[in-house]
Amino acid sequence: MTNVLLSAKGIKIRFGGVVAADGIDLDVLQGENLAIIGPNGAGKTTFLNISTGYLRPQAGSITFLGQEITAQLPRTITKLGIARAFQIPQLFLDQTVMENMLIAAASRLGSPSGFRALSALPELSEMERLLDLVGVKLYASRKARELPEGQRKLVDIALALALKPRLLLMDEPTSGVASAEKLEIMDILTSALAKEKVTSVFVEHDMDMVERYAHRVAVWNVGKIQKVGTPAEVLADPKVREQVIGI
Ligand SMILES: Nc1ncnc2c1ncn2[C@@H]1O[C@H](COP(=O)(O)OP(=O)(O)OP(=O)(O)O)[C@@H](O)[C@H]1O
Repeated sequence: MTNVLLSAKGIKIRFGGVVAADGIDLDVLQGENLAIIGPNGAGKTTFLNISTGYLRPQAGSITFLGQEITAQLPRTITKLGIARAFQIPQLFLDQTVMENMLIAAASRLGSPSGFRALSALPELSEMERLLDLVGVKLYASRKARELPEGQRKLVDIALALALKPRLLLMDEPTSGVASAEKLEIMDILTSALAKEKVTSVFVEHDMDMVERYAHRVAVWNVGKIQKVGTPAEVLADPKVREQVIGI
């Protein structure tokens, strides 16, 4: 299939007696926002860790744009086009927002003289464009620690976009954010992804977010994928409702 961006086949990993992946098969399609849902400990984050090279599976393989990435180092996988945003934004809190962006750009470009050398280059205007895209350009010269949580999440997304990914993997993009702000962040996030033509996979516990923002949903349960489908299909499934959502 030509529209498959990332393809996982037969992924297995166990930690002692805990089976965190037990034969995971999943295709992520170009341009989609795929939500991963499932109970605590089902293996959702483990899948993201394997896809980014932070964990090596004991069996199975992952290809990205047809290329084997299973045994690659995290930085190699980032260079190939997979970025990650975390539940807790990974910002340098004592650097300004723009400095954080330039550090990300420097890591993408492998700049030997560090991020300060980039501040005079066209890279600066590109980083401004990305901050503008997620609505946080006005904070560019503020230290990251001065920003409220919701704005830090948006900066974290801009940082991930600074790596110029084809695929962005996210662990609960709106966790820790007040409900009223969640929709705003997800609106900004999904429109930025669409504009930049970035595919996404996001772990989510809030079914309202899944229903509104996912094109497809994969349901994890005890290291296996229980079901894949549209949000409507998945959320209407009695087994998923009982075993995964708990209603
Ligand atoms: N590096 C590790 N070493 C040992 N056990 C691990 C490791 N990573 C994950 N596990 C275990 O594997 C299981 C799956 O963990 P994982 O974090 O992938 O679940 P999850 O579905 O993301 O859960 P949550 O929704 O709570 O974040 C858990 O029992 C966890 O304790």
